[in-house]
Amino acid sequence: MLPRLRYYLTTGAGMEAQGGSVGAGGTSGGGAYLKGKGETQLSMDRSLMKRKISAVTKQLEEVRKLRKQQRDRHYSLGLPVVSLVGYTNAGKSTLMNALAQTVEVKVKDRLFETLDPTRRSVTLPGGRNVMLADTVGFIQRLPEQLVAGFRATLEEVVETTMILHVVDVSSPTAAQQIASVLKTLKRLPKFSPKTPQIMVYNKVDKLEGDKAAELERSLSYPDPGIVGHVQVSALKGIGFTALSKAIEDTLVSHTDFGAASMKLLIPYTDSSVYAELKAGASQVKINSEEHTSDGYLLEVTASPTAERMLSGFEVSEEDFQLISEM
Ligand SMILES: Nc1nc2c(ncn2[C@@H]2O[C@H](COP(=O)(O)OP(=O)(O)OP(=O)(O)O)[C@@H](O)[C@H]2O)c(=O)[nH]1
Ligand SMILES: [Mg+2]
Repeated sequence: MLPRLRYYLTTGAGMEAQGGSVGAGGTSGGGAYLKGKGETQLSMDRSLMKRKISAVTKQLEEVRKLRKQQRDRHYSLGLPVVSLVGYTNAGKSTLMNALAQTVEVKVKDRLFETLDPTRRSVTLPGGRNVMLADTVGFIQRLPEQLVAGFRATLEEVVETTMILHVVDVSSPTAAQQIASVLKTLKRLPKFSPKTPQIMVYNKVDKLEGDKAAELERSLSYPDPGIVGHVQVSALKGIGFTALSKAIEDTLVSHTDFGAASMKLLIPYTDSSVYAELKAGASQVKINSEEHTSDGYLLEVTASPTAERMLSGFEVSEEDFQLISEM
């Protein structure tokens, strides 16, 4: 349904540029030269346009309702939602399909896929399940009448756990596209600028030599939400491991989503483990620490992988209290 909507949106943009105030009451309002055959044609165009706009608005409302229901269900499944946003043609849908193919898609989630192909549950290599959500590509100069409805489809971005901001780095206007997307995101009511955002520089297969590195430097944005960047090619499957890792790391270090809380006692004989955690192992966040006579007593938030690795140092709540009071 979304590509069709976009077709309407783009058509709308074109019509507006040619015709003026589409949907502003339908009066022809033109000069004398519009009288006669031309006027009939123009008012027909306008009435067609009005019908299209009302059809699109209705469809957007339906999408919004369906999404809301699905969001509620997804949240009850307890999955973090990772939204792919970006300018139109950036490669969001290609990336989402490619990611979903390389990882196992759980059978119980197939129902959602039938309902909405723009949502996929995937298991990342680190063992974490996330819900990927595709969104409609951003377009500049959207007709005013459609902006509200268009934003409605982005509503889920407001409630997203994190954002993958997909960029077509082979486009000569990549920088403007990024700026435009960041601006649109900021304008969404209730959107938190702190929502962690990974810049995904896509289509690197189209760049030659070290152009990618050069580009990356020129495209750095001082946006508070941006926590990292990864270069990928959705088409050729380049950079997926780094991307998955970036998603997992971000979920652990920038959100509270699904990360396990653990109490650890690391003996001084294993201080290299402690040193590693202190060095900022991105899959573990130290929430509190105490240097006791038995070792380092820590309360941490850990990713599923880190949780498995650290399980040998785990202590019960009771022991934690006891050691802490000694
Ligand atoms: N060379 C190359 N082409 C790509 C890559 N990723 C996507 N494309 C192409 O870019 C075009 C747009 O890809 P889509 O995935 O439809 O882009 P999108 O961001 O979903 O676009 P909208 O839905 O319009 O917002 C398609 O022709 C893709 O085949 C890539 O990594 N390399
Ligand atoms: Mg798409």
